[in-house]
Amino acid sequence: MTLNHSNFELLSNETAITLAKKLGLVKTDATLKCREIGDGNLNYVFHITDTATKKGIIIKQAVPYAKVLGESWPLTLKRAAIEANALIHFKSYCPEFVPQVYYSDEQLAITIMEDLSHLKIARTGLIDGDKFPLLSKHIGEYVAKTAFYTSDLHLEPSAKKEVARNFTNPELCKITEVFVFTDPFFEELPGDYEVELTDAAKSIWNDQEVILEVAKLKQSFETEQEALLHGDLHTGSIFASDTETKIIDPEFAFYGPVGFDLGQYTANLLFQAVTRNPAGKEEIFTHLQEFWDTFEETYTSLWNTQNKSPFRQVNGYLSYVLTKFRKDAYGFAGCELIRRTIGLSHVADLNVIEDKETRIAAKTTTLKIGAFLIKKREELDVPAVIEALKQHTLPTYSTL
Ligand SMILES: Nc1ncnc2c1ncn2[C@@H]1O[C@H](COP(=O)(O)OP(=O)(O)O)[C@@H](O)[C@H]1O
Ligand SMILES: CSC[C@H]1O[C@H](OP(=O)(O)O)[C@H](O)[C@@H]1O
Repeated sequence: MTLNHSNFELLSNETAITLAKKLGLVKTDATLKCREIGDGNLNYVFHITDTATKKGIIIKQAVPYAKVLGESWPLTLKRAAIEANALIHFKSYCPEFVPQVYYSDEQLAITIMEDLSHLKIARTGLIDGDKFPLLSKHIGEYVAKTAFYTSDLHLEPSAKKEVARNFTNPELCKITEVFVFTDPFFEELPGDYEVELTDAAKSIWNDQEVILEVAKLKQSFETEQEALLHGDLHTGSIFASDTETKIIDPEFAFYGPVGFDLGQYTANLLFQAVTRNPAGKEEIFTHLQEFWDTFEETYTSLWNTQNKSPFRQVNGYLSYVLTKFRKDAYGFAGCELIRRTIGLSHVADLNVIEDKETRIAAKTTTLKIGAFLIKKREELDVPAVIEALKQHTLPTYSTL
């Protein structure tokens, strides 16, 4: 369906409050404050709070272009409906890990949802040294459940295809195809890196083995329809505390290879593993192990109890599936490490390092680890990745 942009109007703090009142989501006689708090690349986020009760709601609004790139990169407003539908879908499988959607409007491109301001964005928390003891177990459980319940193992194949049709998301997938899988791997295509990283970047561009493996990974992203993915599962898309975890921002949701969600989260933990001092690294290694253990345990348990495939008990089938997820995941993680280092969309984990020499050393490491994961993905597990990280990391650390 094509959306009619003539009905679209970007909210202001004032019109956001008016809308919330009109929808009965806040008391009409309350004293309300509204602030635009969006710090992501694509959308606006309005935070409305009742000054007496301190209770809040969030209104997220898409604009007909990518906010960070401006009107030169038109982008479908349909992403707001995809996000709202994905939140509702994922919440049905993992209620504890997904915010409540109160209202959505496809023409206005808005999603009104639960205010999670009592939590902290996981990326910010990890940079600050927060421990988030349950975070990676929760994410492992979330990925296992969403991957299993939306796959052909649980849904009737025709029902799955219908869901997949509703989550066809070509424009957002294109962003990933360009920003994650293409531009960072060719010298002549757009990129963003410090001049001191040129040699390290060239060693990626000139490594034909890396380029061939990235071509295969991109093909897998473009063609496989294993499960409904979040599609952008980095630590900036996760709210956390010591006890709670909520996954937000699934506007990139589509049917794709499960390893993509696994790999995005893995890579974003690895940014921390690279930049931290030895004690801090150990905390991240624990996160990595807990993430993968919980994912595999939860997926295995779902397989054993709820798998509708007639092949479910065939010896070696589960192990084949888990091994495929793992190989894909490390390859995708490698692409994410490289694109966040020399591509157009960076991560604070690396960019907050003030000392230039330390920052360049950290970025050189993420490029090397990225290439390593892409090339060696068939042979890896968490201990092997930790070992590689210890060998490749240059001995300079951020202040943590
Ligand atoms: N439900 C929420 N509760 C509180 N803050 C939120 C919520 N959703 C988004 N935010 C804030 O808005 C920021 C941007 O949201 P996000 O969904 O990541 O936007 P984008 O799609 O532009 O990346 C988040 O980093 C967070 O600070
Ligand atoms: C021009 S979009 C680049 C980048 O931004 C998205 O992240 P987010 O919406 O969470 O800020 C996504 O990772 C895209 O690849």
